[in-house]
Amino acid sequence: MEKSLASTIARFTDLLMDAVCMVDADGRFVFVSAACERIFGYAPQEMIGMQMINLVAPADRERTLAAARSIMDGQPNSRFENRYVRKDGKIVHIMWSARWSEADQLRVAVARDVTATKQAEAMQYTLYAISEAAHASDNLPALFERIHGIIGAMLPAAGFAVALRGELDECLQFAYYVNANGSAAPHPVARWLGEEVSRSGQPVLLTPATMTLLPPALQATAGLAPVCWIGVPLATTHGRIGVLLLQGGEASGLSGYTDQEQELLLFVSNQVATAIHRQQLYTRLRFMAQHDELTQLPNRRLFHDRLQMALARAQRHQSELALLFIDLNKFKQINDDHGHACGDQLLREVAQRLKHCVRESDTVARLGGDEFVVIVEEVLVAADARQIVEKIHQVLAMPMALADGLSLTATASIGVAHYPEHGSDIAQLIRYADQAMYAAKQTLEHTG
Ligand SMILES: Nc1nc2c(ncn2[C@@H]2O[C@H](COP(=O)(O)OP(=O)(O)OP(=O)(O)O)[C@@H](O)[C@H]2O)c(=O)[nH]1
Repeated sequence: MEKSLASTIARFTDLLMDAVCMVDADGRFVFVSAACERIFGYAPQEMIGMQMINLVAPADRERTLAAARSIMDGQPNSRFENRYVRKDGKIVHIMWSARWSEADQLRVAVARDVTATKQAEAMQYTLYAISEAAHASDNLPALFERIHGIIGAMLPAAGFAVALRGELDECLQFAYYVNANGSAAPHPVARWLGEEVSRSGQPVLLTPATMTLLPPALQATAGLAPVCWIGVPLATTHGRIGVLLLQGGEASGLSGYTDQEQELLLFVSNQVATAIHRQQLYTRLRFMAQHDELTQLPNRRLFHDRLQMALARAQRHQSELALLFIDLNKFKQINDDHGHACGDQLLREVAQRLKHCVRESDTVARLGGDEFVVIVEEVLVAADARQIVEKIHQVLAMPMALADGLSLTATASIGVAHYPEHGSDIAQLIRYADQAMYAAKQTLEHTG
C-alpha cells in the first residue's frame, strides 16, 4: 500500500508548480520533474545528465557550490537563492529548498521560480532610488549620473543617454550621453532613435531583428556591431520633456533587448521624467534668484558670493584681483529721449560687451539700474586692470544698433579697487571701487 502511494505521488509530481530535482554526488541531474521545463527552458530528458553548476549564472557559481557542499555535509537549506541561465539565455531567480539523502546518495531539491517577485522588488527599489536621487541631486548632470547608475543596475547597458526638448523650439538636445567607446558625440542611431521616439511619443525597440526600422543609410552606419537599443519617451503630467535611450552591449546578449525589458524601462520612465522636470524647475528658479532678468547677468546677491569666493582664492594663492565699478553716464537721458524699451535694449547690449572684455572665468554682474561690476581674478599688475578699463571704454564707444534703426554709443565712469592694495575684505573693496567710480563721474562732470 505504502509503495503504491509513493509511486502515485511520484507520478503526480508533474502537477507541482515548483520543480523537483535530484542531483548525484558528482553534481549531475539524475531526475527532474516536468516543471523544470517551464522554469529552465530545457526538457527533462535534456537536463538529465547535465552538470547542475553549468546552468547556474557564472556570478553565483562559487556560492552555489559552497551551499551544495554544506547540504551534502548534512545541513539542509530551505531558503537558498541563486540565478540560473535558461536555455533561451534569460536569467531566472530560483529559491531552493534542499537536503542530502544519504541512503540514495542524492541531493533532493525543490526549486521555486521567484523571478517575478525579484523583478517587482527591483522595480520598487528602482522607483524609490530614482525619487531619492531627485532629492539628493542639486543639478541636472548629477541627477543624470545617478539615474544612469540606478537604471544600469536594473538593465545592463553599454550606452545611456537622456535627450531633452528645448523649452522654446522643442528641438531635441542630448543632455547626457555615455557609451562604451567613451565617444562624446551621440551615435547617429541614437540621434535617429531620439527623434523618432520624441516625434511619436511611443517607445521603440531596435534589435538585429527590427533593424529594418532604421533608414537604409543608417543601417550601413550601424555597421557590424549588433544594433540593440531601447528608446522611451520621458513624459510628465505637463507633457513630453524628452527621451531616454539605452544601448545594449554584451550583457544584453546578441539578440538584444526584449519587449519585457522595454516595458521595464517604460515603467520607470515616468518617475525619471518627473525627477528631471523637478530638477529643471529647481535649476530655473535658482537661476532666477541669482540673475538679473533683463541682462541675465549675475545679480547683486550672486556678485557678493562670487566676490567672497574670488577673495578667498586670492588669499589662498596670494594672488591679486581687481574689482571694477561701472556706471553709465547720462543713461537717464537715453530713457527720456528714446523710451524705456530702448534703454533696456542698450543695457542688454552693454552687458554683452562687458562680458567680451574679460575671461569666461571672470564675473560681470549688474547691481541694478545702469550699474555694473566686474571681478577680474589673477590680475598680475595694476596695468592689467587699466587695460580692461580701456577696453570697456572702447567697446561702449562703438555704435550699438538698437530697434527702429537707432544707433547709440555709451560712456561710463569706472572705479577700480585692487586686492590687496585697497582692502582685505569685500566691504572695503566695494567701498573703494564705488568711491573711485564716483570720483571719476565727478571729474567728468567738472570737465564737462
Ligand atoms: N531702461 C531702463 N532704465 C532703468 C532700469 N533701471 C533703472 N533705470 C533708469 O536708469 C536711470 C539711472 O539714472 P541715474 O542714476 O540718474 O543715471 P544717469 O542718468 O546715468 O546719471 P549719471 O550716472 O549721473 O550720469 C534712471 O532713470 C532709472 O529709471 C532698467 O532696467 N531699464
